[in-house]
Amino acid sequence: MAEALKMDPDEIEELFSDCLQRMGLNYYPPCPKSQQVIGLSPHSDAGALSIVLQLNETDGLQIRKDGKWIPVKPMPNALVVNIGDMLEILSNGAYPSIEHRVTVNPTVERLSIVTFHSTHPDAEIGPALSLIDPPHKPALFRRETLKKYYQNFFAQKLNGKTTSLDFMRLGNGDQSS
Ligand SMILES: O=C(O)CCC(=O)C(=O)O
Ligand SMILES: [Fe+2]
Repeated sequence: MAEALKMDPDEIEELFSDCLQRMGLNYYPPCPKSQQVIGLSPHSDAGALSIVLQLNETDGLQIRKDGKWIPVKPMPNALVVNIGDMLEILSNGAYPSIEHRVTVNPTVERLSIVTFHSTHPDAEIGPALSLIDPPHKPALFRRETLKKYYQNFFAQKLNGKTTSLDFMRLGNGDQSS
């Protein structure tokens, strides 16, 4: 991705050496009223990349594309790689994060394992400096410490693709990086 974006490789190396990795185990019990509940509310992940293993091959994960929810069919031994908000910010919008949700099944349980990959703990989050060249290529997001970025994320309810990005987005006329 860094190569495709023509990013300075040192910049990405510095951000992701000794990076933070968090692992989540999700259990979605069967629910007879599956149409009336949601397993996991719509959201985009806060980290850079998430790797998902749909463990017992039960349907449920869906991504939002052009306003429609598209199922991500579990495939044996296949991993799903999701782009998170941190990569959207880092790429200054070139790689948008993916909004997703999980539905529940009326009769079958569902299990998944996710690993979330972020920058190293002392990093500052913001558009890669090698991608910013105002006024032609202005920064779309501001800079913030990883700590404050996650404090904001975990203080909010999952509510579509807004949780981390709105906190970081620069308003019109405020293009400083
Ligand atoms: O259960 C899944 O397939 C995805 C879970 C997820 O999106 C998350 O934990 O952030
Ligand atoms: Fe997620």
